[in-house]
Amino acid sequence: MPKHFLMCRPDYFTVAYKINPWMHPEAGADRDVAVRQWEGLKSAYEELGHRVSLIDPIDGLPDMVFAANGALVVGGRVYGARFAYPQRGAEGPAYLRWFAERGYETHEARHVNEGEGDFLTLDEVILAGTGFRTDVVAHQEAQEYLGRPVISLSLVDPRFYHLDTALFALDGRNVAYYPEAFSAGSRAVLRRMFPDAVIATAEDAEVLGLNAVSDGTNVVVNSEASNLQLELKRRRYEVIPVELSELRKAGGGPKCCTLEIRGEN
Ligand SMILES: CN(C)C(=N)NCCC[C@H](N)C(=O)O
Repeated sequence: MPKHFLMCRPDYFTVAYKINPWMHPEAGADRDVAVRQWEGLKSAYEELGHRVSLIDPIDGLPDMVFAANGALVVGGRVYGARFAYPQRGAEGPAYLRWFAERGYETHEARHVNEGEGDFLTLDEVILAGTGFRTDVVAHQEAQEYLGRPVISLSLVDPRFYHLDTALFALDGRNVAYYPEAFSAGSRAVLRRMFPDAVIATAEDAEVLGLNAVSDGTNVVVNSEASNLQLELKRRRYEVIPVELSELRKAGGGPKCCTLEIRGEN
């Protein structure tokens, strides 16, 4: 099934502030390289037959390229993001406006949440991260608005500040994850829910290998995550490695650049 993704070209990308441990403003980042790498990701989706829509980037919002944080869209309903840090605050309304202008039903969130960065949608449930960005109360708010059960998971390592830095959906029923990013209780929940999960190594997690996008057959993954790629191939997934090293300087990977639009309006 082709998917529909929303992406934002990194025309204003830079590392201008530090709101996660990956960001080193003094080291800078090369915008041209970032754009080239991002184009490679977009092409990979299009070659797989997925549809990509674009939102215009806004000058002064260097992290807007990380579209996954802009909202959570399930069944054509859009639960808007409310960012934890003021540096990204204007992104939430910009993404919500994009959807409203296209006729989607939208909900302005009352609680801090960073969209698909912390909400991952499976067939029957939505997995939701908390600990660094998204307020656990937002899990309840999203559940009420979207009418899907939301399972809260606690993140404990600041390098893995969003759920999608530590876990991705292989399909609607199974996931890959890095256990050490989660509290003991959340690890037990994950073990119980996903006995057949792919367990990632520290090496894979440290190159944001878990920040991957799967359509159930093909997995678009950071090229440096070599153990993970081997395991995915062993399980008969088609692996599509992409190079996004420049965007990683802001703490993002393929999934961060990709907001899935589930269900059309
Ligand atoms: C995994 N996803 C969506 C992300 N992790 N997003 C990247 C956000 C990076 C940004 N500098 C920030 O710290 O918010």
